Amino acid sequence: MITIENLQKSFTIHHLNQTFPALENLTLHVQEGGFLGIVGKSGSGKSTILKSIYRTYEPQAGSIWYDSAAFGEIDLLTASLRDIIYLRKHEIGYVSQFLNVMPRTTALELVMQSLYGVGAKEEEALEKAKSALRHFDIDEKLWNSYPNNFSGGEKLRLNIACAVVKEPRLLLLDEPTASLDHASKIKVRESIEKLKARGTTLIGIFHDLEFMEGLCDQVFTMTKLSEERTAI
Ligand SMILES: Nc1ncnc2c1ncn2[C@@H]1O[C@H](COP(=O)(O)OP(=O)(O)OP(=O)(O)O)[C@@H](O)[C@H]1O
Repeated sequence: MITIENLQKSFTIHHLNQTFPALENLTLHVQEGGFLGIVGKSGSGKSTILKSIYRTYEPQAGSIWYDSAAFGEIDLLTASLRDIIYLRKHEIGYVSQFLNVMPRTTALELVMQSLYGVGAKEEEALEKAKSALRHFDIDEKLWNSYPNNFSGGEKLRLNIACAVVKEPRLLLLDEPTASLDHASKIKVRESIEKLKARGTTLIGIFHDLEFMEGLCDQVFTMTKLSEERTAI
C-alpha cells in the first residue's frame, strides 16, 4: 500500500543559517491492510515521516509510492496538489494530537463536514456524526459548541472521530492516545480494531507501547541521526 524509498528531509533554520537532517535514506514498506507502528526517541523523525506522507512536509529526495484507489500507484512526493487534496478528502486520514479548529463550526458540524467530504447526504452525516461523538464519549452538551475551548482529551477524541467516520483506506496516527485517560484509550483502540478489520492500512506513532501490543503487525524503530543535531 505504501513503499517509501530513500526518503530525505532536512530543515533549514534560517536565523541560524544552518540545515539539519531529519530523515536520511529512509526506506520502509507497509502492505495493504497492515498496521505499522513507529517508535523511537523524541526528535528522531517519526512525525516527519507521517507529515511527508500527508504532504504537510516536502522531502528533498526519495519517493513515497501509494497504491491509490482513484489514481493507482502514485508518488505522493510529486503528485499534484489537486491529487493530494483529493486523497486527503477521500483516501488518507491524519490524526495528530492537535485539532484543526474551524472558526464558528461546532463539534457536530465538524464531524458532519468530514462525512460530506466523502459524499454523505445530510441525514446520513447527522446520524453517523452523532454515533461517532457518542462512541468517543463527547458529552452531548458539547455537540453544539465550538471546540476551541474543549479540553485536550476532548479535542483529541473529536479529531479521531472526524478521521475515523470517513473510513479512510490509509490512516496516519501521530500519537493519537497522548493525553487520553484509560477509558478513552480503549475507545480509540476499538475504533482502530474496527478499521483494521475492514481493511484500512494504518501507520501509527505511539509512546504507549502497551497500547500498540497486539495491534501492530510490524514495528519500525527510528534511530536518531545523531545524539547531537549536526548541521549539514
Ligand atoms: N517544521 C520544522 N522546522 C524545523 N525543524 C523541524 C521541523 N519539524 C521537525 N523538525 C526537526 O526535525 C527533527 C525530527 O522531528 P520530528 O517531529 O519528526 O521527531 P519525532 O520523532 O516525531 O519527535 P517526538 O517524538 O518528540 O514528537 C527534530 O530535530 C525536529 O526539531
